[in-house]
Amino acid sequence: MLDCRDLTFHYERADPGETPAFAFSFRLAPGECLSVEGPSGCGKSTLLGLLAGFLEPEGGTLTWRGQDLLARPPWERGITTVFQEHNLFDHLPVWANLGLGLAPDLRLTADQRRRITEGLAEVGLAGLEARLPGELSGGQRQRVALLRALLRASPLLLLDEPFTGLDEATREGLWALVRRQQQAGAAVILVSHDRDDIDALADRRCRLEAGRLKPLP
Ligand SMILES: Nc1ncnc2c1ncn2[C@@H]1O[C@H](COP(=O)(O)OP(=O)(O)OP(=O)(O)O)[C@@H](O)[C@H]1O
Repeated sequence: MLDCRDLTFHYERADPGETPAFAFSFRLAPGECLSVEGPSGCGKSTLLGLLAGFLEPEGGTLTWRGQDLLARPPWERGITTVFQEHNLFDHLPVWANLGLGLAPDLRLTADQRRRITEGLAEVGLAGLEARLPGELSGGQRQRVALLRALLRASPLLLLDEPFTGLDEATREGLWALVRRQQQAGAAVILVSHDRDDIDALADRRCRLEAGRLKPLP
């Protein structure tokens, strides 16, 4: 269980009229997907930043399977985040961008290479291993970024509008990959405004309002 209790945070230089103090509480079981909706500026990135460890909360607790995540740096939390921006390394080809998630020194085993090749085929990018990110379309880069996250098979997956702008068939393929991670036990938080993405993946929905998460029916 991911158990987030009264995780509080405020921005030092926030506009008091516009930006509330945040206090997040929710629980998420392994294999479950929770969607988070809310208008621009309501705090969705702030929530993900606190969970991933890029922001430090002022109070509260965050545990995964009983382990205190707040005591760990981002890279030891078992969390993979896919942001709106793709965060690919522009000077590295697709296979290396994907491989870095599996082996930081890029000494890939035959099995890891096979998973990369198969994964690329699954997201409709077969044979593009050697391309640089700059030689791909925006949607193709997005697929590489999501595939990289999925290949890592982290127990916690934070998705920040990862399917925006992709065509229907591609999105369906990516939903299937996310569902497979859920079946393997991954807990997923999906930030999205898109009804189809939410209907396809979310087991529970909530809305971020006035700095709090409110369950939606
Ligand atoms: N470093 C900062 N200093 C002060 N205020 C900030 C800072 N970063 C974000 N904010 C404010 O905090 C609020 C929440 O921002 P956040 O980026 O979490 O929203 P969001 O819901 O992710 O927005 P979007 O959907 O546009 O990405 C906003 O009002 C924003 O202006």
